[in-house]
Amino acid sequence: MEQPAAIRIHDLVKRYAPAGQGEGKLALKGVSFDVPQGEIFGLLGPNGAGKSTLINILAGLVMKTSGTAEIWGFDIDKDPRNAKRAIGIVPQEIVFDPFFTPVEVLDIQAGLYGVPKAARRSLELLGQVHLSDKANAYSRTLSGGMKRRLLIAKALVHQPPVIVLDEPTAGVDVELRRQLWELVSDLNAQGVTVVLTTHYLEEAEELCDRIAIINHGELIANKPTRELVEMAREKVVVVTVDKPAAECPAHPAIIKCEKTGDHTLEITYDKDRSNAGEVLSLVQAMGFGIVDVSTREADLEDVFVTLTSSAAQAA
Ligand SMILES: Nc1ncnc2c1ncn2[C@@H]1O[C@H](COP(=O)(O)OP(=O)(O)OP(=O)(O)O)[C@@H](O)[C@H]1O
Repeated sequence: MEQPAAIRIHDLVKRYAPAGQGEGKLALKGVSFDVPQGEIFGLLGPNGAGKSTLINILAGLVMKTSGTAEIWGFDIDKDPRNAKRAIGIVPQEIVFDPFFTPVEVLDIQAGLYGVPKAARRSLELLGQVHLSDKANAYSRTLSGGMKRRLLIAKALVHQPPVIVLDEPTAGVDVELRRQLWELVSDLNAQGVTVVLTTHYLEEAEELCDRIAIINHGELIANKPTRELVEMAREKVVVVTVDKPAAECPAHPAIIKCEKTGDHTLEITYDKDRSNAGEVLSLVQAMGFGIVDVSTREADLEDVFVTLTSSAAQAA
């Protein structure tokens, strides 16, 4: 039998329509996608694209206008209890009472989910997020990074098969970001399906098996990360030549050529139609000697910019 998706969203529409203020804001315009079980799935999009709206619908915090959503096979309308039990949400903002200790925060959350005392794993969870030694400290004394890890533990108290992290590393320093990435990878290795939203393309490229991009409430890409990165057909070669570079070589595969210094040309070419060797031969054929060369592959950022700007042009 085919495995159900961890999350299945079909034709999801959300219109925020404040009373008496006309048509309101169409934040999701019929979004459909599946999050396969066992993956780390990245949801990317510029500010205001609709990511939080989508997550809040899954969390039961925002009412959708139309469409369907299932979590671990449970429809959020027909079976909201089971749908809710199948998902753990790690919000962007840090929300817990500063006067409770981490172990109390987790015990209370377990109580809210009806986890019987004997089945509570608060200390084990604190170990998982490397907070064992802070189990009995006041939450307000934790560092920002520790608080974020506690939020992740809190989302796991009912052992959901799916966890959603909304901008888990927004505003945190590089080292802490790495720690959080490791934690997310460990959870995934233990079988938890992870959905995360992020502004950091590097984060998505590093962590995610698959990436969906939403822009102005519409899904504009949903592909394995590798395929998405491969969509970047452009490659750049930066050539330093032995005399002032006055002109650029001409070739159908050359997309762009810029003089970036007296002796430097930055040549962008289509890697499906040419290669660095051919580009360099063209430069030599113009009478230049080559002093230095470096190349750069397009990355997810280039793809993201291309996709979101072409979607903006089409709109
Ligand atoms: N409660 C609300 N009432 C009216 N409009 C809203 C409400 N919440 C969000 N919106 C609008 O819906 C659109 C999508 O917002 P949303 O917060 O889902 O985007 P986002 O992709 O999560 O952005 P960000 O990365 O900034 O959090 C935006 O234009 C936003 O202004």
